Amino acid sequence: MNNYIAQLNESQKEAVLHKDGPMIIIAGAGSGKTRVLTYRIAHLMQQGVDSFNILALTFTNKAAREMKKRIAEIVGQSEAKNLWMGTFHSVFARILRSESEKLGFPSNFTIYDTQDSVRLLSSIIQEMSLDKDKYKPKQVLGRISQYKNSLITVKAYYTNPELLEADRMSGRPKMGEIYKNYVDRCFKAGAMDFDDLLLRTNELLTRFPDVLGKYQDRFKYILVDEYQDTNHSQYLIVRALADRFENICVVGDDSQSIYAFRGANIQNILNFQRDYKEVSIFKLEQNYRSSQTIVNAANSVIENNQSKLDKTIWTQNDKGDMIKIMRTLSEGDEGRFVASAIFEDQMRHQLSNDQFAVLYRTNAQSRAIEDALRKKNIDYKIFGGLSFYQRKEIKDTLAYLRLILNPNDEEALKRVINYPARGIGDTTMNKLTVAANELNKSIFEVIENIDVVNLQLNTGTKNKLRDFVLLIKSFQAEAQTLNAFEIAELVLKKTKLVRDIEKDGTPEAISKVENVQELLNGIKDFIEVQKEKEEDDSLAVFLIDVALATDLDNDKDDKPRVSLMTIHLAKGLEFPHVFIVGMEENLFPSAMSMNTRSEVEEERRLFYVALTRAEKQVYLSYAQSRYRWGKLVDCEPSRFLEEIDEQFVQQIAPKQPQFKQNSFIDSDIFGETPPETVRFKKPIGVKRKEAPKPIKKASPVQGNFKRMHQVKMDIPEGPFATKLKVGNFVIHGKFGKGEVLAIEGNENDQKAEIKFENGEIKKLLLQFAKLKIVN
Ligand SMILES: Nc1ncnc2c1ncn2[C@@H]1O[C@H](COP(=O)(O)OP(=O)(O)OP(=O)(O)O)[C@@H](O)[C@H]1O
Ligand SMILES: [Mg+2]
Repeated sequence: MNNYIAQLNESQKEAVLHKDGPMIIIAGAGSGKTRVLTYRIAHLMQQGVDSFNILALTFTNKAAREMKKRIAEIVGQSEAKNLWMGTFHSVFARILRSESEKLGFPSNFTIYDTQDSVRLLSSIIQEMSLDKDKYKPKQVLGRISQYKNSLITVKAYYTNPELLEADRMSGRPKMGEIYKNYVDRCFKAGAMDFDDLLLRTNELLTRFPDVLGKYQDRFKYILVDEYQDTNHSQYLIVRALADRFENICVVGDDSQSIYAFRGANIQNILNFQRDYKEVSIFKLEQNYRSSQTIVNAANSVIENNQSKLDKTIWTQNDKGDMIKIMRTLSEGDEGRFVASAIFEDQMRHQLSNDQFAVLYRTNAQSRAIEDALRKKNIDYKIFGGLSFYQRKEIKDTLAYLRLILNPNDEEALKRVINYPARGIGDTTMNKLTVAANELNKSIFEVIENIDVVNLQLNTGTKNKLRDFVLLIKSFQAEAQTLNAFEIAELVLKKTKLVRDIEKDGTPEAISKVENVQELLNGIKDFIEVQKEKEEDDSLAVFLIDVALATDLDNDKDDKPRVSLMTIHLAKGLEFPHVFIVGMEENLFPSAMSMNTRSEVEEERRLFYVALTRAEKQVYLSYAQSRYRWGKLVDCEPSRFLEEIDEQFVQQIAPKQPQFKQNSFIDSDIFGETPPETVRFKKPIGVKRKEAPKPIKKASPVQGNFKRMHQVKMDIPEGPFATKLKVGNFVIHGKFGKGEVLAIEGNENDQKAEIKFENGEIKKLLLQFAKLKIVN
């Protein structure tokens, strides 16, 4: 044990030592919120609280692991063992595993990841013969996710005229039916999607008071990190669980709330003081992470937000280097700039790759950065791409494992019933799906009864189906005695899956086989770790972990690498040197989020998060032109660049003023002393409208629904007007709101056929129509 209290300042100490009762710590970035939470847990344990009675909810699995490690260092490994720590999803997935039968789900329920959900929705939309352009599976899933996170069940949906109207207006009158089918199909398949993990937990705690009582008793102390990004569903779970003892400690920063688009509700912070009578409020103001320059620059940016709580951060750290702003010609140049700057910094200061992070607004931006880093042989790791577990060969293998535990898992079955090929084609699958829907059985159950269900299949097909069921059943029998690793090995051998991959003979095939091998290693690792921790090492637990794993969790590789990720993913993390790329209007702030003040404020908070990840140095870059939507567009520097107080920034320029595209000279990006120290200037002649205030204040619960069909006025013209697509909703000055049914003609005489709210259909010449897109 070490003297951890000595590692805290006075305000932090107060929060850590505070007695029982509800408490909230609201503080700016890098002020030690996460440290306080961690030490508070250690302290509680030292005061005799049983680790079994503590629940800590973090934003990532990785954060939970790090916290647990730190606590173990203070109180000892065996003491820390029983702590419940993890993300909302992982903690409640585990609870549901022991309670799901009460809700009619098998205990080995499957967790559908986004890919599974999208596939299921695709088939439902197809079975309902709906237009896939109107009902885009991903968008439909997003909408369902919003319902679920606001606790709107299918029944509640149908009794909510506002929602019905909103979906009707947005041209998706069948949303309710899709939602119902989706929920039914998941239920029949014994599957929960990500949002169900929260929704069903809420259901469990509401419908079964004894279960609620059990967990209320168990979790005498509840602590939540990044509270500003909890959604309504999460909020209710925490509230219910904390209701008995009210020993709830939440930490957050309203200035870092960046998930409103996914239903997070900044109100939860404000409500906290309303929900609990005697709340102790703590503020931390000293930042330990960043240089003075970075802290002050971040403060100057967030100043521009109207809606924020009153708090500041300051630091005793060194003044540090100025924030450097770099203008580049194109995204290619931007990539080269980043790679060269990293290279130079490394040469000058002997820094390793892992001291650097490149942050961007959208995943697509990584490509140019990756290309440039590869050219310079700088190792990097990209977070947020296709995670290991989402690769096809891995998903195929996992699908077999999922079926062993839960043969009703429809998505897993569809994935592998004919892979490797066994002659079970689409026609057969369609017949099976229809029969399953009619009989209200799973596809697997239909196949099990293939002799009694009259499906008009020939004997050959029936035999193939029977063989498949037998194969899965034989695995199930073996699973009684084999562990997760052995069963996975057996599956690979019997299904000849690896052989099927190898058949291809390409280099990709080799890497796919390696991936499958890596999966086996992963399972082996998992078993060992669980054994060591004396925790459940069953296949079921492995599959829960896998379903909820993100590639942020997967940092086994010990080679130091530059981290590449979106700003959203970087929340809570820190790096000595941070590049924030793509500082351009319509990219950051995003074109999708510039229509209301609250949207721009969320983008600004995102920028605040980005800046405050850095310890020593921030580089900001923007390109003068960039390929977007397949077209080269001129870019305007981001408004956020101007918002940084000028005393903290320095524009750096390439040494060769006239360098051409693709002729970038690596070692000469900027000299020892930057060529000039100038205030970033907005290009002359560019005018920008400040986003107006939202028209209507959204209610906390249904904020997002309102937002979806809320009229957004004053959208700047430009890429919007030319990007008009069929299915878009638009506002016309005279005719009001309408939906684009068709677009014809090109360039100057392009016309759109629009159906307006009053039922009239009009054909308008786009050049003059002054339409504003609203979705
Ligand atoms: N009293 C302290 N003395 C020294 N270092 C500290 C102290 N408090 C926090 N730190 C360090 O400062 C950094 C930021 O702390 P931490 O991550 O806990 O802040 P945070 O408020 O959670 O930040 P964020 O808002 O980004 O989540 C960490 O490296 C942490 O170890
Ligand atoms: Mg933190």
